[in-house]
Amino acid sequence: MTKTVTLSHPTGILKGRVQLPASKSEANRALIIAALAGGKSELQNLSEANDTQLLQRLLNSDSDTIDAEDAGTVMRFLTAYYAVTGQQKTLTGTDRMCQRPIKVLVEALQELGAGIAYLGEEGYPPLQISGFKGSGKKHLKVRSDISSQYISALIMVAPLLPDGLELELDGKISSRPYIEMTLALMKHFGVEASFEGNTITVPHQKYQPATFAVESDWSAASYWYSMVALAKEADVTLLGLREDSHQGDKAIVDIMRRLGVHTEFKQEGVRLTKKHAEKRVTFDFSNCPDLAQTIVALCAALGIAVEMTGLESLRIKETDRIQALQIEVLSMGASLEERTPGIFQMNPTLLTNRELNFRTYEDHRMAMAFVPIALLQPIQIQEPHVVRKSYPRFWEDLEKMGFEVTANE
Ligand SMILES: O=C(O)C1=C[C@@H](OP(=O)(O)O)[C@@H](O)[C@H](O)C1
Ligand SMILES: C=C(OP(=O)(O)O)C(=O)O
Repeated sequence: MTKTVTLSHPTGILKGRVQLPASKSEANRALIIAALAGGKSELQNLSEANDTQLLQRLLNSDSDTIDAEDAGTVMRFLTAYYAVTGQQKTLTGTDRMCQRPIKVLVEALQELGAGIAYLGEEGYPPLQISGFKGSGKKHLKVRSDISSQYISALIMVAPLLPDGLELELDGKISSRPYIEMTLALMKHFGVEASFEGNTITVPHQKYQPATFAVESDWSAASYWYSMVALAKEADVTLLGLREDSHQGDKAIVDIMRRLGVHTEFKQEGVRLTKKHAEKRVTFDFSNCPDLAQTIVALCAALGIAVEMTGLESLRIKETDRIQALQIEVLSMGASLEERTPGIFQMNPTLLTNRELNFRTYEDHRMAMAFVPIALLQPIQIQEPHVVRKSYPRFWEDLEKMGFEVTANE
């Protein structure tokens, strides 16, 4: 397999239309809910992302051992799905997945009556799931400051519980838009729930099969926004994005308004053009953690100082993203420091034709976030296959937009 790609863009001018991949977050909720609904739902524009293809395969698998690979939503959503539907499964994943915590979800499901045991270290996959004997409990309090995926997993299966579920969220609610996306999809499949204060209430109900069309992925869009910000000239249309999106990463529109990209919503998607960028910016990524890497890499390249909060969850994703970013921006001569707990400062540098060869840490977003820098100078990206998790056609789309992508063996 190719170990690195060399990337450059001969003109620095970006013009054209990009067909983005579909959102893996929406697709994976739709797949779980359609499975719980039974009957025949029609899911349109399912993502070609590995995370989605994998979940689709696993939901049709009768194997006793299920490998969620490196897909957080697959691991968390299937844990709740198998537990509450009373299936006996061994659920595992990559080495990294077995370092990503799952205790909050497992303890909540155990309280509801699920049989779940840890096969390795307590609090982490792999898990042995072995049946469900309802505990009659309907009120649960769960921590909401680690991962919203635990909350999404619980509320998606909640309509099946005999008395439904009242879920009290304890602490800061991180990645909140993903919880709201889950509620919106549940509603689309006929289930009513409420989210008032810090409590989500889901009565016992039946999902109804439905037709659902997955929107293009706003997280994937962020890399194109970053390219527009760095291009000499740009007029790029990203197809299939909507102004009334369920995806919290639509926040990229407001973030990039400050970093030099104007967005115009059109029938077919968004049209991006260049505008003036600010010189110092502050962002809170609590609601959109997957955008942080895009912004750090862009600001490092643009020479914009950025102060950031809401990065806590980055340490437990595909890699420790804070550490990975610190190493990679340092290779550009920039620095990323936690000045006081929770507050990060990125001090940029002006690129002076250093040789840039970015490591990707088995993390699709580490690859895609640094690619836009190729508009300024040739760069190398290691382990380019990592993009398959969310955006398998990324390299082809770059070529269509005038990048030279050369694979090095
Ligand atoms: O529910 C989802 O689809 C996701 C929730 C977020 O995770 P956390 O809730 O762990 O921050 C996000 O980072 C991830 O890419 C997808
Ligand atoms: C964190 C991510 O995914 P997951 O948690 O679903 O593995 C991501 O896609 O950036």
